[in-house]
Amino acid sequence: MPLLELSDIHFAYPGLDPVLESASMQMQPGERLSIVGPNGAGKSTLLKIIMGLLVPDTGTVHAFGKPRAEEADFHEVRRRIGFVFQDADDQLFCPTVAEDVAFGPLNLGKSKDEALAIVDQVLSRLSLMHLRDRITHKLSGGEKRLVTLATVLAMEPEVLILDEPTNALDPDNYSRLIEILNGLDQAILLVSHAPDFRAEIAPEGYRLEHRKLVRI
Ligand SMILES: Nc1ncnc2c1ncn2[C@@H]1O[C@H](COP(=O)(O)OP(=O)(O)OP(=O)(O)O)[C@@H](O)[C@H]1O
Repeated sequence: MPLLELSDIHFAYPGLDPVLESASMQMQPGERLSIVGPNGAGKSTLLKIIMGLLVPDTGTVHAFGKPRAEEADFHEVRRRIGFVFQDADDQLFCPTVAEDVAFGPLNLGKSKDEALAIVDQVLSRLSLMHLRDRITHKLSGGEKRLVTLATVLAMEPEVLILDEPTNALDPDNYSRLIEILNGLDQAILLVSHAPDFRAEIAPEGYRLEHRKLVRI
C-alpha cells in the first residue's frame, strides 16, 4: 500500500488559472522522491495539499492507508509527516533554539524532562549543540534552516517533506545536510532546484509540468 497517493488533483487559487490539473503521484514506504519543476509550477502548492493546508478543488489524497479529506483527517497526517518549510521564519517562533526544538515534543505530550532530553539528542545528532541557547531570530539563514530540521526531527516523523532545504546553506552545511539525511531512515519527499543535491538524496521522482506530475 502506498504511503502517500494523490489522484487526479485539480487546484486553483481563487480567481486564478489552475495550478494543478489532474496531478497524480504515489510514494511507497521508505521511498525517497524529488519533485522538480520551474518556479511557480506549483510544487509548494502540492506539498501544502499533502499536508491538508490547501484543499484541492477535486481529486483525492490518501496517506498512511486512509483517504484524507476533512481537516480532522489531516491532524494525524501532520503528526506523522515532518514538513520543513521553504522559509524557516514561518516555522521558528520561540525565543530560543532549545524552546523551538522542545515545542513539538511538549505538544505531543512529553514531559519537560523528556522534551529536554530530546532537544539535546537531536541537536547533538545534527552537531548543533552550540546553538542550543541562542536567540532563534538572531541566527543566520543557514543556522535557521538546520534548526528547523531539528524541530521537525524532534517529533520523530515517519516521512520528511523538505521544501528547498539547501537554501542559505554554505558548502560545509550543504555537505552536512546530505550526510544527515542519508543517515535517516524516513521516507523523503524533496523539492529542490539543486541537481547535485537531488542526485544525493532522491534521484528519482516527478516533474511538475503543464500542471501534471510526470514520473522521471
Ligand atoms: N496564496 C496564493 N495566492 C495566489 N496565488 C498563489 C498563492 N501561492 C502561490 N500562488 C501562485 O501559484 C503558482 C504556484 O506557486 P508555488 O509556490 O506552488 O510554485 P513552486 O513550484 O513551489 O515555485 P518555486 O520553485 O518558485 O518555489 C504561482 O504562480 C504562484 O504565484
